[in-house]
Amino acid sequence: MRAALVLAGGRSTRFGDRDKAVADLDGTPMIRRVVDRLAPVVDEVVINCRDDQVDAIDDAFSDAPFDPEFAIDRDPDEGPMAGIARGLEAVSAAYAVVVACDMPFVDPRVVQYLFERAEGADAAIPRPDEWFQTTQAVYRTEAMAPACRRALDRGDDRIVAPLADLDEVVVDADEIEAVGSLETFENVNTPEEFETAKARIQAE
Ligand SMILES: Nc1nc2c(ncn2[C@@H]2O[C@H](COP(=O)(O)OP(=O)(O)OP(=O)(O)O)[C@@H](O)[C@H]2O)c(=O)[nH]1
Ligand SMILES: [Mg+2]
Repeated sequence: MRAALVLAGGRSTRFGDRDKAVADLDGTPMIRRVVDRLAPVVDEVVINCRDDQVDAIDDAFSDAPFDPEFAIDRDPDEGPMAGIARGLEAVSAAYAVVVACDMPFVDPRVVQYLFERAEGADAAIPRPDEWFQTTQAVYRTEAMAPACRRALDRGDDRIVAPLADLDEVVVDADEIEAVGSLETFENVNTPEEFETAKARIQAE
């Protein structure tokens, strides 16, 4: 069993006064596009967000063939890694791909490959350049959730903090490009980046 955990509990401060998760990307709310791209390679979808976001996000799935499950932050604004912990605690599958809601070009072929690479390990984490792509990575649910909790308990909310407790596989750019596109990691933070993404989708 495989799950997708989509992270949406941020405040979109660089985006402006709207929640980027549900911003209209050429007719489709961004989070819906992300989930639609992941759906073919997973059995379960969990969305992590704040309580005040649920109605708008649920609306984005009103005509979807399934109902996503919500894992609502108990305390908001504790950072993305706290959101991963909360979300993974709601996941039933043994492995979950964690994807930020602002990655509209997430490539299902890459995600499928990450699931394969994670088998037998605690995680498969892409590192296409000097940075770990922790918000587009596959984790073993029962390893990552407690690793996040331990890091939070010791006051370390850095998104890479749980990795210290994991036996992870690191996936480089060549491996990603062999199965899909590095565009999978593009993320939308500003209105300008959103317009660029929209133009690219219109040209698809
Ligand atoms: N649960 C939870 N998720 C978060 C939090 N902060 C960010 N995220 C999520 O983590 C992912 C990456 O974060 P950013 O790209 O910085 O998004 P953001 O925090 O909404 O945007 P900025 O305010 O512009 O930084 C996004 O999917 C966010 O929804 C948080 O405090 N709690
Ligand atoms: Mg981002």
